[in-house]
Amino acid sequence: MTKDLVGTALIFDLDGTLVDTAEDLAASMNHALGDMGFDAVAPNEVRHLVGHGARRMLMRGFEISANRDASESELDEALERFLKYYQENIADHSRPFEYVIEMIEGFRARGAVCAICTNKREGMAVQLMTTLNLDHLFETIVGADTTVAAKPDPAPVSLCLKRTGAKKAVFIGDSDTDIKAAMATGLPCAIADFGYGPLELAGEATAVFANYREAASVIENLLLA
Ligand SMILES: O=C(O)COP(=O)(O)O
Ligand SMILES: [Mg+2]
Repeated sequence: MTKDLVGTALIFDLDGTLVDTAEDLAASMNHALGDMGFDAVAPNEVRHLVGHGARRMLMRGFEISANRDASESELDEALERFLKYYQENIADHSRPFEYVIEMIEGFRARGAVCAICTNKREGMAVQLMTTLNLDHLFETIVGADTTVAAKPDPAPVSLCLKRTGAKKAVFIGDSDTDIKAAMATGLPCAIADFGYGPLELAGEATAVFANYREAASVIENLLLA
């Protein structure tokens, strides 16, 4: 295999892009809500609450369940209960999306490096990838608490670039937050339309793909351009 992609990087968002985590996130959120005496939120609704970190997801879940805003102390309690349960059940159902690992292995064989840039806390992201036995594929994992600000701020994306040492990179994500973060860093972005969204800015993305077989050629073209 020719190492024609040395000096390039693929920077992945995590939830909804690399791994389908919605079911475990929903179960953990509903566990916290249930413990506090509130109704569960339908897992399909929880998908769309992911992408801005656990606290924001719980805040929105609370609004749906209780039909009112959560107080700061209720949110603190929900977050504590959520994190405890999630840490113990982080990969009960979470699995990488179809063909993404094969795609990553193919790019790595050609000399590209991969990184994760997520709005999960760094510790949670590392735990998830380690539990799935996928951590060895990534040069670095940057979370919402790794740099001064979370996506859509460019800081975490810039840190991924710095740590990979790449001259050329593509950001791969599933939401407007990812599109904004990639644009703010000056990177092209390829967006998974099967992720958690929202995708109101899809028109600003460099490319939108429907599965990772399609994504592979889109990303290859962007890295070789
Ligand atoms: O909201 C989260 O917890 C993380 O979401 P992300 O991996 O899509 O950035
Ligand atoms: Mg995402």
